[in-house]
Amino acid sequence: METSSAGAGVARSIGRGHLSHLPQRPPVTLAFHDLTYSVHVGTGSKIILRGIHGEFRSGQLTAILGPSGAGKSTLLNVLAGYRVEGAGGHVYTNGEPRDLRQFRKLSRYIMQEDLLQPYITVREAMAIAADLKLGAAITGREKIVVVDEIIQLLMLNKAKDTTTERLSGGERKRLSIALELLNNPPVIFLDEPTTGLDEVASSMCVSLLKRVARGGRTVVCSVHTPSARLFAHFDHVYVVADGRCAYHGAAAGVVPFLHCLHLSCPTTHNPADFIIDVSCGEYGPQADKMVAAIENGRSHQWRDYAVADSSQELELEQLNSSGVETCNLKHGSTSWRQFRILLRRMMLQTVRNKGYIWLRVCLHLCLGLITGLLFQNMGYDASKTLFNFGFCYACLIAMMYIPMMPVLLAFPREVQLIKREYFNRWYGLKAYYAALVVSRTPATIFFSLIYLALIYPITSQPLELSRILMFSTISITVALISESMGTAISSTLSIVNSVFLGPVLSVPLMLLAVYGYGSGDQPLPFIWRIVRSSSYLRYGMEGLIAAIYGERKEDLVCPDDKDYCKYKSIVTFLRLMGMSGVSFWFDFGVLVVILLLMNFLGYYLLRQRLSPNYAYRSIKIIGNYVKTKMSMSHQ
Ligand SMILES: Nc1ncnc2c1ncn2[C@@H]1O[C@H](COP(=O)(O)OP(=O)(O)OP(=O)(O)O)[C@@H](O)[C@H]1O
Repeated sequence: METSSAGAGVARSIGRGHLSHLPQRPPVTLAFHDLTYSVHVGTGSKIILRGIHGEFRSGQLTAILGPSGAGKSTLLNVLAGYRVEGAGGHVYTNGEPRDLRQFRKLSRYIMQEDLLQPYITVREAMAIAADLKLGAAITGREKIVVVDEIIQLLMLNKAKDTTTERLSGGERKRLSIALELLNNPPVIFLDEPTTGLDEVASSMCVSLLKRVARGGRTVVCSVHTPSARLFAHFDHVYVVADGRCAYHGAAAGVVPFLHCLHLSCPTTHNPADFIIDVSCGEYGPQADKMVAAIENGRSHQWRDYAVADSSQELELEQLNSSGVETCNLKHGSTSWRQFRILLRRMMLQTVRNKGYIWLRVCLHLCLGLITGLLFQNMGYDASKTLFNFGFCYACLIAMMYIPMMPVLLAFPREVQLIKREYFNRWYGLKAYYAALVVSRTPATIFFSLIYLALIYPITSQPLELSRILMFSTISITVALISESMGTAISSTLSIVNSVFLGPVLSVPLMLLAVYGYGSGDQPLPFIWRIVRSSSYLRYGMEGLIAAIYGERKEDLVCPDDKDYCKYKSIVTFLRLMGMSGVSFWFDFGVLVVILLLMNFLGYYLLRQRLSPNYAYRSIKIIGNYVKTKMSMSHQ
């Protein structure tokens, strides 16, 4: 009872917020006819949505209800344009056939997982989103007002200086909504916005959504078993049962609708629970009757069953005035501006993640010391020339694994985050990717230098500035390529698969890097030379050898206790290894080209992950088919 009144209080206070500076948007009513959705399962297909009809109006808060697995999220995904492959039927916006590209610019989809950028505060997250979404359309001062108003409206005032990872579940949800409200989208989809929230927080969330809808927006959310009080908040309820529409109309119409079908909802029962129980067969096979009575969503009989009371109507706030211009719904800011804002956000996140910075510093120091001590003073020792060759190889392996592994672990999660922001049109992918590459390069260079600063002098490599620079340049370029390779791998795969594939792919690269050395002047067969040249570590290896031995005429020092040092002459050593012709500039040039190609590959794969083209989709379908075949043959 107490909870209930607290919730009501919260709900009332939400209605007082005021939004004055949001850009004007046209109201959009969304209708769908004969909507179907099916997926390929094994050799057949599974139908999830079965020719349903419906209409979601502007100014109304719609709840999609139904038993688990009925198809609520699928309906939301198809309507939002998040799932396109396998969907059929007709969708209309304001009575016109929907142009999906245009619609995506008008709508926002708030997914169930509240994925938020870490290490920034609520206010910073809002300010960055405002910069990205509102661009130069309004002044900085107006942006501050917009941000403050939305923070106020969503009751995030107390948490505005809290970093996102410290927010409570309800605050995270409200921040997710706030971020998407910034450019006043006419259509908002939310997948289970109340899941994980208690009664008060759920009430606050739904009241807020109602307020948002009252501003002239079309707000559609899927909800899991709402309480009776929460249920009453919805203007429109759409019940899905086994991919069909079992009811659509006013929340107040649910009980009379069921009564017409001779199903009486007990007075103590929550109508939402009751209709879900009925539609999932708890009261016998009633779902077919419900679908027939509502004509699979075609009937609008219960739509205006109870007129909203006048006090609520007074709350209507015409944020979306009629006669709004056909607004330019491209990205809010230019690509250059997006790049700058994203770069600032990424840099801020990098420097705030202090624990991770210290961990990387310590890791590089430890590994640098270990490698240095293992190969101590071997740089000039003629009896250890081969070991020094091994030192270069060890250095390359460190430069490959250390930058790649963190990316394999962290980037798949980042992709989930980008998915939400990219789908909701915060920025373009080119700006994002460029900012990503630019933001992490200084850190990679810094950490690599820590490692190199230890190993180079401890192993007594030639202390000539040009050689130090060459050695560092090659090592850092290899580190940057490895990082980009990690990004390319993890942009399409899950964490588990990325962490598996990254090291597995590295093994042939490592083997090819040294394959054929020691064969003297005898050239390898052509095919092997081609295969060998596919490993960027090969060029790294040659580059490092060129840095420390290239154009060095003097001999190495044979220790007094040794009678004979086979590899005393550097020229002879290089000839025996088959590396007489190595050129630093050639290897460096090839590494730079590989770095650029690897970044293009990463960008391309990420783009395909976020908006796959036809070829990529076909590959995926074939892959899934092969996977299903393989799992069937194992059974
Ligand atoms: N890609 C897919 N492959 C196979 N089956 C799928 C796929 N996507 C959805 N389904 C199935 O479609 C049905 C509807 O899924 P959906 O996620 O829309 O249900 P829901 O009503 O949102 O359920 P819940 O309330 O439990 O989240 C489920 O049975 C689900 O297993």
